[in-house]
Amino acid sequence: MTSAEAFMDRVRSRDPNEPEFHQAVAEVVESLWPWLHREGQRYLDAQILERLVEPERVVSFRIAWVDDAGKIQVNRGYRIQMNGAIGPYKGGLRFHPTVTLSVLKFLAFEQVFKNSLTTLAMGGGKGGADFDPKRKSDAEVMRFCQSFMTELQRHIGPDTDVPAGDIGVGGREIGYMFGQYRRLRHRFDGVLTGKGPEWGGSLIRPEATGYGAIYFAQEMLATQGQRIQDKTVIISGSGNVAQFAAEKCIALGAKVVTMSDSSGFIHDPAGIDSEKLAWIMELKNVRRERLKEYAEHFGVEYYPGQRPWAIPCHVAVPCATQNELDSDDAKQLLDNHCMCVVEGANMPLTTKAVAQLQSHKILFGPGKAANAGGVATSGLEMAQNSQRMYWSRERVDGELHTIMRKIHAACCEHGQRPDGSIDYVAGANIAGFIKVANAMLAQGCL
Ligand SMILES: NC(=O)C1=CN([C@@H]2O[C@H](COP(=O)(O)OP(=O)(O)OC[C@H]3O[C@@H](n4cnc5c(N)ncnc54)[C@H](O)[C@@H]3O)[C@@H](O)[C@H]2O)C=CC1
Ligand SMILES: O=C(O)CCC(=O)C(=O)O
Repeated sequence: MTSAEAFMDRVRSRDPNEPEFHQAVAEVVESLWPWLHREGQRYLDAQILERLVEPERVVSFRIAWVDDAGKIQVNRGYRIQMNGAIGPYKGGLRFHPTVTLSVLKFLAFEQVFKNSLTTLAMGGGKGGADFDPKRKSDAEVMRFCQSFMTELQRHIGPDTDVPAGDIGVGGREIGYMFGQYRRLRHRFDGVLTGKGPEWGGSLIRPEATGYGAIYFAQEMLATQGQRIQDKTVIISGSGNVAQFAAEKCIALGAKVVTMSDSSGFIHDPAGIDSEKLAWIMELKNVRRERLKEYAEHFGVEYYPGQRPWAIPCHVAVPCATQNELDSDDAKQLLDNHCMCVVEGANMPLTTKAVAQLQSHKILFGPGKAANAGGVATSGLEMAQNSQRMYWSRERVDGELHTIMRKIHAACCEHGQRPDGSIDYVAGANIAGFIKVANAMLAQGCL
């Protein structure tokens, strides 16, 4: 292929209706292309990029289930087994009405690089369904999960493909799916991660993505002699990643002033402290209600239909969903002298927003590096399952912290600009690529 543009034209023309996938691939190709032509002729000769953008396998299936009114509902489920060169496919399941093949392919593609960065032996995969868990009863969620797993179980296994949670899939859903797998296969396997601690789950897995993102932010800030302590932090989302990113910020002495859900955001200038965060966790994880209630309960401002990026901050941590921060938002962050943006979510910044932050050389941690702590700790859960052992909180948190430091170091090694600053996007893409590409070279033409 003669140019990155020609490569992308081919990707777009093969699957024209997959904008999110194109976006994720373009970001990687843009930073890899010059490096490949400088130092990677062997990868070009072996068509590694061409193979990386083609999933090894895509499974799509019907999920029929009965709602509380006795009516049959039909959803569409998927599992993308993107690349298994360095280990069993690994990546979350997303249950959300916006799930499409394009969204899951983008997530699976990102996952290949992210899992490689963790230093652990995990290939990349992703799956999910266009099911909306909002306003569904527990019994409906259970019947849906059982139907989903009835098909998925034939494609996964502890040494084949190990799914976990993502948007709309937390401990409750993992439990229902694990139960159905066990019933159908008559085996107690480490086939899912994010399990409960009483039945094979790892301590710290629920916390790991959010904690890991803040550990990564600490490393980035340290390169400029800064600490997160006393910094004002704005966070979007109020789900798994957002909650534990907030918890770690608070523990480290930062002030978290915003959180959001798909209806709007709250701004608490005094800071969301541990008690207020516990209230949010109960609201979101137990009562499953809207964040607006926080504003009413604590007497702070609620901004319906808006995102928090105009609130002045030192550090911004988008933790909700893809493309939730656009170029206007990026400009606003820059105008407000934000010094660090760290992606808790997958691809939360649009392409233009990334380009804007990169051109100003502020600290920008891309999701495939910054939010890799979740899947890394899933890898630690797999290790514990294989050993039939449970590790302590301190041990798992220590391993997570070490992994995040190593990912940061890998980004610095491969992403240093001539002026000494770090391009974390290029660093993460190149470091993630090398391990997978070498494994593909070693394994021949597959
Ligand atoms: N759970 C995990 O371990 C990991 C999750 N991620 C990514 O982090 C992000 C959040 O995932 P989780 O916290 O696990 O999910 P979750 O389901 O626990 O929370 C999702 C949050 O995003 C908000 N949200 C969802 N769609 C939205 C939309 N269209 N507009 C505004 N807000 C929206 C929800 O209101 C909720 O607060 C996703 O991008 C996910 O792919 C990345 C790495 C690991
Ligand atoms: O822990 C896992 O396997 C899933 C994590 C995930 O989906 C992600 O990193 O985006």
